[in-house]
Formats: sequence, C-alpha cells, structure tokens
Amino acid sequence: MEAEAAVDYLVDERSKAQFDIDAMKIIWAGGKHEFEVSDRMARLVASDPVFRKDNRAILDRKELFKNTLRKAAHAWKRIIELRLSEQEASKLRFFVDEPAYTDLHWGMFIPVIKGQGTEEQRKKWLPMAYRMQIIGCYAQTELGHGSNVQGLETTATFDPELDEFVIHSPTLTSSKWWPGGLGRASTHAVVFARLITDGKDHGINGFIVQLRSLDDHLPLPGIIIGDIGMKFGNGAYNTMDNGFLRFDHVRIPRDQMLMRVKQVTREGKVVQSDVPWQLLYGTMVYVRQTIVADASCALSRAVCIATRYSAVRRQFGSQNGHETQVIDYRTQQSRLFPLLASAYAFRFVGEWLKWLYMDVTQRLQARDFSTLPEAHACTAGLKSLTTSVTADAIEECRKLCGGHGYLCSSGLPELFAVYVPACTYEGDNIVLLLQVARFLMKTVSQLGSGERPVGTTTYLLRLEHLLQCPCDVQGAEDWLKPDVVVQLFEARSARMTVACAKSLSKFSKPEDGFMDLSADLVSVATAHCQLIVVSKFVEKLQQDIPGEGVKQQLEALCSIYALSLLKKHLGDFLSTSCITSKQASLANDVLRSLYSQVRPNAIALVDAFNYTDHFLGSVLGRYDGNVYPKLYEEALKDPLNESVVPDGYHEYLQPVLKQRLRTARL
Ligand SMILES: CCCCC/C=C\C/C=C\C/C=C\C/C=C\CCCC(=O)SCCNC(=O)CCNC(=O)[C@H](O)C(C)(C)COP(=O)(O)OP(=O)(O)OC[C@H]1O[C@@H](n2cnc3c(N)ncnc32)[C@H](O)[C@@H]1OP(=O)(O)O
Ligand SMILES: Cc1cc2nc3c(=O)[nH]c(=O)nc-3n(C[C@H](O)[C@H](O)[C@H](O)COP(=O)(O)OP(=O)(O)OC[C@H]3O[C@@H](n4cnc5c(N)ncnc54)[C@H](O)[C@@H]3O)c2cc1C
Repeated sequence: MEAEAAVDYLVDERSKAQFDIDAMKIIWAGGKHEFEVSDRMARLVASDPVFRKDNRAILDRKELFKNTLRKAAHAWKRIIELRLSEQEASKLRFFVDEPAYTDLHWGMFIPVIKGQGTEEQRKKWLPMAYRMQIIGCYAQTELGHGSNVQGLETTATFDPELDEFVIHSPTLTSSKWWPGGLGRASTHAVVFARLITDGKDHGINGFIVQLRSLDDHLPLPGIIIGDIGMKFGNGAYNTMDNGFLRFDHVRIPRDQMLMRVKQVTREGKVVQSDVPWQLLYGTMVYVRQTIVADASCALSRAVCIATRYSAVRRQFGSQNGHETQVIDYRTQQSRLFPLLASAYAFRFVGEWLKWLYMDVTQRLQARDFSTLPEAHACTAGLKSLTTSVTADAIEECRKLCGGHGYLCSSGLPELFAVYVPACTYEGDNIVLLLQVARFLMKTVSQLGSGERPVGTTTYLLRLEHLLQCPCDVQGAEDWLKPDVVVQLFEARSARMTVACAKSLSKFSKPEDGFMDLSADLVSVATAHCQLIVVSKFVEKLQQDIPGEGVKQQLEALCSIYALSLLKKHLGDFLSTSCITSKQASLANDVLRSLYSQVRPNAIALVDAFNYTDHFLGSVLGRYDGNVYPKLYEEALKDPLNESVVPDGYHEYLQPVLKQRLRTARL
C-alpha cells in the first residue's frame, strides 16, 4: 500500500513541472552531444554487473581494493572493446563512481607530463601512459609539507659524471605521503624534489621516476613504498591507495627531469626557460578547474536525493487527507532550494572556468603569460568556494532526509566521506582563499600605476563608483533585476577589498599584515568568488536558452542563489552600507516567493540532472520514489540479518541474560 502511494507522489510531482525538462537536461549537460554521451555512458555502467557498488560499505579493505582493481580493469577493457573516445572514456570512469588509481593516472600524471615535459619527453612517455603500459601518479606532498610546496625536502642531486639524478629522502618528513595510486598500483610517479646541482639548491621541479618493476610489480631497489592506511568512512575513499614513498639514493637518467620550465645541461648548468616558473604549479591549476566542474556533480547528486525524498516523505498536518509532504515546509524549502540553486550555479561557473583554462592554455602556447595570475586566482578561489559549499551541503542534505539520511542506503554518508577531502586536496581551502586575497590586494595596489585589472577583476576599474553607489532597490521586484544584484555583489566585494587594503597599509611589513588580517582576507576572497559565481550565472542567462519555461526556471534559481547568499552574509552587506535593513527585509520576502515558484518544479529540476538510480546509489533518491519497501530490502541484505540469532549470542548474550535472571530471583 505505502509503496504504491510513494510512487504516486513522484508521478504527480512530475506532472506539475512548468518547463521543458528535455531542454533543461541539455542545458545541464552542456549541449546535445554532451547529453547523448553522458546518457549512453551512464546506462552502460548501470547495466553492467561488474560495476555494482552497493556492497562497498561492508567489504574489508583488501576486498574493497581488489574489487576496485577489477572494476578499473573492466572499465579499461570496455573502453578498448567499444573504441571509446577520450570524452566517452572519461564519462564512463565518472559513472563507475569509485575513486581509483586511474583518476590520478589520467587526471594528474598525464597532464603533468603534457604541461611540464618537453616535446621529446611527451613523445617518449605519453604513448605508454595512454596505452596504460605504465601507470603513473603525482607525488608532490610529503609527510612534513603539503601546502608549502617550496618547503618540500626530497632532493634530486645531479651527478655530472654519470649524467644522472640521485633522488633521495634525507629525513622522515621528506617521505612522500598521500599521493593517490602510489600505495599499490603505480609503476611510475612524477616526483617533486629540490633540484641540486654543484651543491646549489634551485628549488623544486618534477622528475619521472619508475617505482615498481614492469615484470613483477616489485619495488625497484632503493624504493620503500606502501599504503598510508584507512581513511575516513567505510568504503568511501578507501578504494584509493594513497601511499607513502621513500628514496634511498635512487638514480634516474638526466632526461627524466621534466624540462619545460628549467633545464639541466649535460655539464650540470641550470637554464631557466622564458616561461614563468609558476608553470611548475600548472597541473594544480588544471585539476582545480576539474574539481570545480565536479563539485556541481556531487552537489546535484545530494540535492537530487534530498529533493525526491522530501516529496515522498510526509510528516504531520493534513493535505487532502494526507499528511504534509516535508518539501512543503518553508523551513525545508529555505534549506533545500538554495542548494538546488547552487548546483546549477556551480555547473555554469564550472563551464566558464573550463573555457578560461582553455583560453589561458592557448595564450601560454602563444607565449602570452598575462592572464596566468587571474587563472590561478579563479581556479584556486572557485575550487575553495565550491568544494566547501558542496561538502557542507551534502551534510545538510543528510539532515534534510531526517533519520533515514543517516543510513548508508541513503547514499549520503558515503558521498560525504568521499567528498570532504576535496576541501583539503589540491590545496587546502583556506590556503587557496589567501592566494585569491593576495591577488586582489596586489590588483588594488596597482590601480594607480596604470596596470589594468583583467577579467573577473575588471569591476575594480569602477572602484570610485562602487565605493559610494547606493543599492537601486525600491520595491521587492527590483531584487529580480540581474544588473542590480551584480552591482551589489561588486560593491560588497570592492568595499571589503579596499577596507582590507587600507588596514594592510598600516603595517610596516606587508607579511605581518597578511598574518594579522588573514581571517578578514579570507572573507574578502570569499566575497570576490561569490561575485564571480553570481555574475557567471547572470551571463549564462543572457545567452540563448531554448525550451519552454527553461529560462524562467533558471532565472528563479539565479535569484535564489544570489539572494540566499545575501541573507547568509547579511553582516557583510549591512556593515559595508551596501544595502539598508529595509532592502534586506524586501530580499527576504522575494526569496519566499521564489521558493513558491520553484516548489512545483523541484522534482523536474532534479530529474534534469539525468542521474540513473545506479549512479545515485540511494534508496531515498530513487527515481520512482518507492522508498519504504526498498529500505526494508536493503536492511535485509545486511550481513547481520543473515542469521536470525546473531553470532556471539551463545558466548556473550545468553550468559548475560541468564545472569540477570539469577539476580532477579535474588
Ligand atoms: C570518484 C571521484 C573522482 C573525482 C575526480 C573529479 C575531478 C578531479 C579530476 C582529476 C584529479 C584526480 C583525482 C582527484 C583526487 C585527488 C587529487 C589530489 C591531488 C593533490 O592533492 S596534489 C597536491 C596538491 N597540493 C597543493 O595544492 C599545494 C597547495 N600549495 C600551493 O599551491 C602553493 O605552494 C601556494 C600557492 C600555496 C604557495 O606558493 P609559494 O610558496 O610559491 O608562494 P607564493 O604565495 O608567494 O606564490 C608566489 C607567486 O606564485 C603565484 N602562484 C601560486 N600558485 C600559482 C599557480 N598554481 N599558478 C600560477 N601562479 C601561482 C602566486 O600568485 C604568487 O604570485 P605573485 O608573486 O605575482 O604574487
Ligand atoms: C584524499 C587526499 C588525496 C590526496 N592526493 C594527493 C596526491 O595525489 N598527490 C599529492 O601530492 N598530494 C595529495 N594529497 C595531499 C594534499 O594535497 C595536501 O594534504 C593538501 O595540499 C593540504 O596540505 P597539508 O596536508 O600540508 O595541510 P596543512 O598545510 O598542514 O594544513 C593544516 C592546517 O593549517 C592551515 N594552514 C596551512 N598553511 C596556512 C597558512 N599559510 N595560513 C593559514 N593557515 C594555514 C590549513 O588551513 C589547515 O587548517 C592528498 C590529500 C588527501 C586528503
């Protein structure tokens, strides 16, 4: 009975949608072709029993890891058999949805050789890597240093006699610690180490080092290697073999130093090429950009689960003889719909960031390095903003699902455990925001010197205006005007930036100021990054958006994104006199009416993500809404339910029960 009623809830919900959902699916996917590829790969993975993943939380580490190896090998087999393109293969791996050494091989090892190798090095190493004849990882972080890349201790000392580098770990803290894929799978690594020639330290650089034999996978001489142990959560990121690695005077040929940024000649002379040294950090810029795109996937997945379940779940009250769907509670809407809006916002900012990254790459090839600092600031800042919001949002979605959200079968605990390290890897989120703040302070300080701000900082050219312009909101409807909202976010960011720059100028040493004001600098960077997301959403809406009602839905979501941020950071907007308290109260009224506008479309808006039940991996987020019987089904699959009387009853339960009986008689 309940099961049928639950199914009905979602059918009814879907019939209320006021927009063309197929058109929205294409917008979400980023185009017709992208939608077709994504849809095909998702179905391919979902229909293949090797890719089942509902048992991850109960497998022990060894079984779990072996199963990951099996899935990765099967994925590779399918990629070859079906002659999948690079785009299709990467989508297939995405839908397999299991962190694995292949993420680092394709996501970092290949990109670092592409970005930091010479033409010759690329020709030598990439074909082997593309065919997976070698498996590589990215070994930068050490036990003692992660954020402070310049503080790495591993050494690469040039031996001119043998024309080789000697890679060595001089201290315990110089052990490589964390690299994914290193622990068990990789045969090779790009190792970041201090380049030393003729007794002189030339700073860090990447080196290709073979770690394990290609015949029997045993570590090569001088290599001490292993897995760093269990991480947060069962299943979750434990499918990944994050590893440790120590070198005892390991020798590699000179041509295995990645030489795009610096070269070492046969005589041991170090030659700096004319590209900026920061390109050594280029792979991190690339991966940060992909992490932003990935944030909208994780966020939309959690939101899809919470939204569908909120429509199925009923609690208290009465609507036509039924209890109230929890999605109809204003409190539920005010927690859920800003997250739904953020998922769309991050999708569009991710698309834009991909474009920015391609643009900077093309410019670098043409030896135009002018936009590199901005690309670094945008990728760092948006990586930080989107991953922090997404991690918090997954936890919020768990709470939005009440008690059942805490069950592994809701999919949310594992999603959270897999996702939270994104706030740390590829740059700790606070460290990255401080990089953005540094960039903003530098941009402001150069305004008078004729240096023109570029791209996302162009608004600072209108600084005088932004520092005193009043907010143009007289009536509630003014809050729906995109130019009013964008200018408001510009004014807030500009005012906070200038206030911080003024405070900084009071310090005789800028570095002291940076230390003392770092918490404020993080707020400034956050305000700037939120402005970028809002303005990229608005720009997206200025493009041609086909499909009946699609644009209207996206406009509502864009307003929800911006106004819910305004509400959350009201202190910033009021303390910088960007708005009055009357305007804040009008914004709150508008938000409520926007929630009402989104409410009938909520299920269709999450259906537009086009996730299969396999990918969602959630009983609560099932497409058919058939939640309750499936919760039972999942519970009954638990190994604890395999026997009626639990293992251990005779040893540990029965004696206790008997003893209590005797005590009671006494
Ligand atoms: C099923 C799940 C799969 C999901 C996968 C989805 C997507 C991902 C896809 C592929 C990836 C695969 C798997 C993902 C999973 C895990 C991967 C994790 C891998 C790692 O986790 S891998 C280690 C990453 N580890 C860091 O992330 C260290 C952070 N630490 C730093 O990054 C630096 O150390 C910094 C910047 C903090 C200090 O650097 P510093 O000490 O040199 O100091 P300073 O601040 O003075 O900078 C001097 C001048 O360089 C400029 N500058 C700085 N950085 C730049 C850059 N990148 N580009 C251009 N310019 C840059 C500055 O703006 C300044 O410029 P100016 O002088 O003009 O002011
Ligand atoms: C799951 C996972 C996978 C990873 N994969 C890889 C990989 O494949 N390859 C690789 O090389 N590395 C990898 N890493 C390492 C990762 O990149 C680092 O852990 C990350 O860059 C953070 O550095 P840290 O550990 O040194 O943190 P720390 O810098 O020690 O951070 C500790 C605290 O100090 C604060 N802090 C640090 N510096 C400052 C500052 N200047 N100002 C203010 N606060 C500061 C931070 O905000 C944080 O709160 C991985 C890490 C994880 C968790």
